[in-house]
Amino acid sequence: MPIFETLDDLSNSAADAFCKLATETIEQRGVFRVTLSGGSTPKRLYELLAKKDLPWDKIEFYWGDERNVTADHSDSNYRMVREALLSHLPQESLRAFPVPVDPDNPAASAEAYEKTLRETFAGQDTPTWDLALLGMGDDAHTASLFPETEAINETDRWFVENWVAKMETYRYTLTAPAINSARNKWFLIGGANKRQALASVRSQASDLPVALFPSRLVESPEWFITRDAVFEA
Ligand SMILES: O=C1O[C@H](COP(=O)(O)O)[C@@H](O)[C@H](O)[C@H]1O
Repeated sequence: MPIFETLDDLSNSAADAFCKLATETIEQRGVFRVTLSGGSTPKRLYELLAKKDLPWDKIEFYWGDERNVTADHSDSNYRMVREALLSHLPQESLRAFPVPVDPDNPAASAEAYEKTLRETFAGQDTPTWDLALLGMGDDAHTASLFPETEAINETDRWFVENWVAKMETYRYTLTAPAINSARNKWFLIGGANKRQALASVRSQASDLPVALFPSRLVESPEWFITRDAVFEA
C-alpha cells in the first residue's frame, strides 16, 4: 500500500500510473474505459491528467457516482471533472458519458445511465472497466454506496439511485458488482478526516458501523493514501 507525504505526491503517482495503464490497455484493446470518482480528493489527479499527452479519442470517461443536481451545480461530480480535466482536452475527440441527472426524477435518471452502460458493455454480465477510480468518505462510503443504504445490497442492477437518509437526498451510484468487475480498482484517500474510517477498513476488527466498508464491497483494491490519513501528525 503506497503511502504519500502529500496529496500532490499521491496525485502525481496516480497520474503516472493512469498514463501507463491507459497506454498499455489501448495498445492491447484499442480503448480505455474508466469510471471516475468525484468529491475533492481526485481533483488534483484530473488537473495533472489534463496536461498529459494521451490518445484522448480512445479514452472513455464514465461516472461511478453522481449527486442529484444538474451539471452546472457546484456539487456536480461531472462539473468538477469538466473543470479540472475535460475542458482542457481536445473537444472534438472527447468521449465522456456523464450521468443525465434530472433531479425531479432520480429513478429515470439512473435507468437512463444503466441503459448507456448496458449498451457500452453489450452482451456482458457486468461492466469490465479497465479502471474504476474510487474514493472514500469519512463515513467510509465509496462511490455513493453509503453505509446502511439500499444500494449496497443491490446485485442485479449496475447503476441505481440511492436514498441517503442522513443527507436527505438521492445519490446515483454504481453497485458493488459493477465496481468489482473492473480490471483495476484504485482507491485515492487523503486527509486526516479519513483516518478513523481507513483504520477501521484496514483492521477489519472494529465495531464501528463503517467496519469492513468498503472492503466488504470492493474486491482486490489498490490503495493510494496520504500519510495523514494513516498517522497522526
Ligand atoms: O461524495 C463523494 O464522496 C467521496 C469522497 O469524497 P472526498 O471529497 O472525501 O474526496 C467520493 O469518492 C465520491 O465520488 C463523492 O461523490
